[in-house]
Amino acid sequence: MAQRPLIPVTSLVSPQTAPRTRTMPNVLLHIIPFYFATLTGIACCSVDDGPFKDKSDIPSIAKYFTTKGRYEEVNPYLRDDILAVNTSILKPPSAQCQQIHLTAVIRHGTRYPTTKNVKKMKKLYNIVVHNATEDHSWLREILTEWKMWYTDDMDGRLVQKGVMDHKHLAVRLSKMFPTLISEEKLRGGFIPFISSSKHRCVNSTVSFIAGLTELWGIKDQEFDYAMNDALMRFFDQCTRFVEEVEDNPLAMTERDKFVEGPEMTRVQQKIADRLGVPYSLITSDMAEAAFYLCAYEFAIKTVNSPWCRLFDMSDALVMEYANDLKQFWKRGYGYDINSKSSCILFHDVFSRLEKAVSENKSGKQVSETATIMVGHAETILPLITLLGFFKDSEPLLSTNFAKQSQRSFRTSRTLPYVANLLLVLYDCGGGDIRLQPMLNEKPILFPGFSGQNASMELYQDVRQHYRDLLHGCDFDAECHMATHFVEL
Ligand SMILES: O=P(O)(O)O[C@H]1[C@H](OP(=O)(O)O)[C@@H](OP(=O)(O)O)[C@H](O)[C@@H](O)[C@H]1OP(=O)(O)O
Repeated sequence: MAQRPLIPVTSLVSPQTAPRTRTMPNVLLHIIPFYFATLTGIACCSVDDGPFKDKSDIPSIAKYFTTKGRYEEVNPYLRDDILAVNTSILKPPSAQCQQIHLTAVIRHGTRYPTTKNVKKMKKLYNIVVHNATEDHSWLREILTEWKMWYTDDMDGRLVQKGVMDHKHLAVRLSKMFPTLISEEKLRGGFIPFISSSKHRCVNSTVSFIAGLTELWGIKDQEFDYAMNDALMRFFDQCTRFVEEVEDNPLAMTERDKFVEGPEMTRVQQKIADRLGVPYSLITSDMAEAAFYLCAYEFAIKTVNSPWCRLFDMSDALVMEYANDLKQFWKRGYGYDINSKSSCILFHDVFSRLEKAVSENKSGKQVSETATIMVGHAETILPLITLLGFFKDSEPLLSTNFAKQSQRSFRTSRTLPYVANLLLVLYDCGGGDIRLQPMLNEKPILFPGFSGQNASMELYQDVRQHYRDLLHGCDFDAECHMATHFVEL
């Protein structure tokens, strides 16, 4: 593997010029957004990682931001110490157990809104500026102090907070798994990095690597990563998913019906009342735009912006459910093809586990001690769905919002920025190999397992549990159109 020059993290890669394989980027093109914003005093990219002065800094609705949420809201202890690690949560059955390999599938870090949402946010801002009649301090702040700073070309790019998200995760994982993620293993090429080709994922991968090189002061060696969309953007290449879900307007019927339903209409009316504008101006899209303005201002700039005052807790629960309906029907249990499209990643992950187990068994050095794979929410959610995690007895429908308040399928808790699924292998001696699943640095139970083994199951039992997928789940067969005629 060719060694590459150390990449300064702030020099992020643009989508257009992202080379297939890594060469020194034309930094200027991409650091401008960072520094321009800072120079003009809009601290868009400089994040205050420090502990919050007090709770009012955190929007009371921050824990309902779904896939637009901060990682720290899922792990609140990180608000006070962003590098905190609690190794005691790992309970291998005996002290003999040695970590031998981990595969990590990680979502990119905090990002700007996509162009689609910037347009909606701008439309809402214009509606408020030209129509609001109510007199509240927070509304005066929007009308007199707050400026629309989001631009169309932000296009979901990684922001500085996203760079820090991955740098910090890299350091925490090296503390949690010191024999798997170490300077010696990194320098020795035992830690491969794989990324989706999307700019926010490439830059997250670069940031993760930098988190390690800066931790160990490595200045004399460069580290490579591979871009692999077949693995990290399988959803683009699964024809059946694209035709039956992605490009099929009927596929999101439950979400579309919910955002036209009574719960959302009530939220829209409450927002219109708070602004003092006609109900007709606040559509469900404008309600979503307001919610996203609150979420992005908090995720990117760590501020509790006046836009958050447009929602109370009950409103936020409705907004959360609307996005969870999208995630459920587009990437989760809604349609079988959503999860079956991740078969290629499932097999890749289990083949890496199997390779490590057989190398370890034959006394050979495990060639990949840690495999770091960086993708999207739509990379991780289909995979954890295929594995059967967070499956409720009832599907998420436009008509059962009230019954879904205790659902486990809740992306605010499972899929924030830098969300990560880890599969960690342990050798406990005498051929006793264990597999520990972790989500967002917390051990979870494999579905269907009781946890009597303190959640660290026997590797062979896990393979037995997924035997149908391991012997089936053929990406080409699942994604090929001709063989499937499904009534939607
Ligand atoms: O609502 P937006 O445009 O932000 O949706 C994005 C996806 O963001 P998410 O729904 O996950 O919050 C984005 O996924 P990400 O993990 O990369 O952030 C996805 O790549 C992008 O195409 C948009 O998804 P959509 O399904 O096309 O709306």
